[in-house]
Amino acid sequence: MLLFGGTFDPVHFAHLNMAEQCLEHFGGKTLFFMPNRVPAHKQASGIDNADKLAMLKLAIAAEPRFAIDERELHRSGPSYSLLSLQELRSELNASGQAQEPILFLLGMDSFNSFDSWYQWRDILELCHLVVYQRPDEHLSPSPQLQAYLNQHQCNQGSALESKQAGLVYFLAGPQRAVSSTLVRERLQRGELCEDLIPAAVSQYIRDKRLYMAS
Ligand SMILES: Nc1ncnc2c1ncn2[C@@H]1O[C@H](COP(=O)(O)OP(=O)(O)OP(=O)(O)O)[C@@H](O)[C@H]1O
Ligand SMILES: O=C(O)c1ccc[n+]([C@@H]2O[C@H](COP(=O)([O-])O)[C@@H](O)[C@H]2O)c1
Repeated sequence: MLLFGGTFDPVHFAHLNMAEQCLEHFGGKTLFFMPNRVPAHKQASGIDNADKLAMLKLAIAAEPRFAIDERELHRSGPSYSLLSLQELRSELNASGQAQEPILFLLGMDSFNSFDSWYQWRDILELCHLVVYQRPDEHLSPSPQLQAYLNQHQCNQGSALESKQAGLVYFLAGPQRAVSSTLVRERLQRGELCEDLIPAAVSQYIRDKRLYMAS
């Protein structure tokens, strides 16, 4: 299964682009966006999670292969990926899909700090990582993450199908210089963001007056 965890505050074109590239590359049936409720490593902007979810739904509406996994929105406490992956793995086991690999999509900046995630080594017992390039972000792992990479990086996407978890694959594709921070900053200045986010999301933000200076 293809899983894309994020804060999505708000979702933007770079998220949609990397999700699309991941689906195309791995020929998956469905890619699940998994929005977090309490980001483990960054300050939340204060947006209501119901709005975050509504924007995500609007952004993916046109792509039937995109879906949303809402589990982190229903859990209190920090949205540790480990907890979600443990649940997903149990669900796959219970439905007779014990051998199914989980591919967790993340950007290069997230990967560079991956060894600061809660029990990161345990995460890699549960899923593979698919790392997407991000403009101006180069691979810069700590020595311990580099050591993991030396053992577990794979250069063939097809290898990820041969085991359930534990490999790291760098997925190349078109990059987009967009961040949620940039979107929020521009909205605060009262600027339009239709080059950065889908029109329906932009309309929702306008209607609900989100991210605007008070
Ligand atoms: N432009 C991008 N290129 C590649 N990966 C990206 C890009 N934007 C976000 N990602 C990745 O998508 C995942 C979810 O990102 P997130 O929702 O935090 O968006 P963000 O734009 O990084 O947000 P913020 O600016 O608020 O930090 C992360 O793994 C992040 O690395
Ligand atoms: O589990 C952790 O400790 C952890 C630390 C940092 C990030 N994550 C997850 O990584 C994904 C991308 O994070 P972010 O902050 O870039 O949106 C998202 O699903 C986060 O919940 C998870």
